Amino acid sequence: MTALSVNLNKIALLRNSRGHDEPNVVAFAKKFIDLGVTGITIHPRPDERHITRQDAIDLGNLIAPLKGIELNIEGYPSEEFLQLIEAVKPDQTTLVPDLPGQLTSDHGFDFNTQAEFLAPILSRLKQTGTRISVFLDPDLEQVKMAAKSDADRIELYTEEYARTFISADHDEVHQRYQAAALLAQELGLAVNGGHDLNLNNLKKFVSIPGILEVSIGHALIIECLEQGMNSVVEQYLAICQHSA
Ligand SMILES: CC(=O)[C@@H](O)[C@H](O)COP(=O)(O)O
Ligand SMILES: NCC(=O)COP(=O)(O)O
Repeated sequence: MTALSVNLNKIALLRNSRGHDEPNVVAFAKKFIDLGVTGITIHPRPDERHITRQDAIDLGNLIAPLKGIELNIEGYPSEEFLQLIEAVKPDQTTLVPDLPGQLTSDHGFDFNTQAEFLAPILSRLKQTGTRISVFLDPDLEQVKMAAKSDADRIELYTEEYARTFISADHDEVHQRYQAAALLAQELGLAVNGGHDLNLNNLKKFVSIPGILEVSIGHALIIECLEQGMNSVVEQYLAICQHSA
């Protein structure tokens, strides 16, 4: 079974568009958890355009005492981000190579050039007890190098998977994701996935054996607006329950 981690960035974005606290990010985390979701993801960016440092602290306080619910914090490992992780101690930290100001995540780490940069960061994060996941393209060489690092998991960057979903060359793309996921598991890395996943493309993605978690935000929030939150969460959980 694949765990669903709902990304709340877009709830915070809506909240930030007015000067007050509505919609409230913690209240939405609770609503999703009440509907059966077992993970909450946030991606605090340096400009706090959506999730703020305070949101991360508040969600940490909400989730830490809850059994079976995980907080996943994603971000570029700047000194500020590392200190936030040390303060909140989320269940999982997903490192992404995003530069400040980047519109959204658009690639995974390149271990050819960033392994040395990441090594001391991963050993520092290990001290907090957080599980470490690294954002990766579905590239076998990258998977091999990630397996030599202190990372516990990889998160496959699924933008290409989602973008090509209805195109003729999707089978080749799917094969690449599957090969990367299987190799990672063979080499001792657990596998997550995320970016642009939605109700249409998720089922096929989680047919790849062993995907432990998907983090989904942008499309899921749109689908909630279109179809209602209860129905959308129910559909996601049904798909995740029947994963390979
Ligand atoms: C790492 C990843 O794929 C997601 O965190 C995604 O980038 C969402 O971030 P934004 O909501 O800021 O686009
Ligand atoms: N890690 C991916 C994530 O948290 C959500 O990405 P998206 O669904 O907003 O594209």
